[in-house]
Amino acid sequence: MQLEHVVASHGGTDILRGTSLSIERGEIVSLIGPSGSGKSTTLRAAIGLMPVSSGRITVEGHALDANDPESLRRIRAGMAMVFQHFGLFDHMSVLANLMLAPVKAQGRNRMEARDEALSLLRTLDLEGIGDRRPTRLSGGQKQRVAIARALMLRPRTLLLDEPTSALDPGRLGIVLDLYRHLAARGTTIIQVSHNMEAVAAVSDRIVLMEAGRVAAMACGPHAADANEAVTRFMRHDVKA
Ligand SMILES: Nc1ncnc2c1ncn2[C@@H]1O[C@H](COP(=O)(O)OP(=O)(O)OP(=O)(O)O)[C@@H](O)[C@H]1O
Repeated sequence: MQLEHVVASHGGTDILRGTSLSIERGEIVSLIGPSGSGKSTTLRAAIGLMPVSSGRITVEGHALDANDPESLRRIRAGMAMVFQHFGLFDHMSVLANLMLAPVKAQGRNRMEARDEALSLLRTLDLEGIGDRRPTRLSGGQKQRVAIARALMLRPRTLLLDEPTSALDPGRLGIVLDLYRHLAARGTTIIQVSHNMEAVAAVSDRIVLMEAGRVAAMACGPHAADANEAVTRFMRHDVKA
């Protein structure tokens, strides 16, 4: 995925002010930075939820045009996003949440989708909750259901907005292992995170955003060439 000089605005205020970023297939990239620096907006722009006023976003060679339904359909066919507040359908069971898009939108076989959903729930240590409504789950369970729902789409690109904020250390380990496993098989993962432990554990690249732009990048926090600005941010030394 490529973002080239992307500008995006809300009510006349530029939120993204020339964001440029190139992400390779199978890469795990973490967007970090102060609150309000434009991390979530970058994800939203990448999936066409935030129109871009100038610049260009390209996914798998196709230019994204948020005003063109065909462009959106093509690009979203290979993507899934986990939202900060999960966006689960509370009036449906967990299994129905997981099966909805694969069966209704992708036309997948119902029994196959059900088996895949049950297997994902097991992987994410959620066995036995398939019949429950999301309202009867803990925050960490909801978050893992939201991740499972995104994975049911078999995305080539996974966009994750604070995907580990509600997880205890054990479940965090399970989820991070899953990200590594997916990336090793070619899934591109872009996560926004304030959890520096999760960032440090999985990122191929860490991107520091400041005031709607990429301010610095580092290839893993332990890399010898880790960019000074990212290192400083991780020591809580960069302000908005
Ligand atoms: N729907 C909206 N309407 C108006 N302004 C918005 C809207 N969404 C975001 N913004 C503004 O855009 C800026 C960037 O928001 P964004 O959510 O991308 O930041 P962020 O870096 O993800 O922050 P956080 O770490 O707190 O989630 C903020 O100043 C925010 O107030």
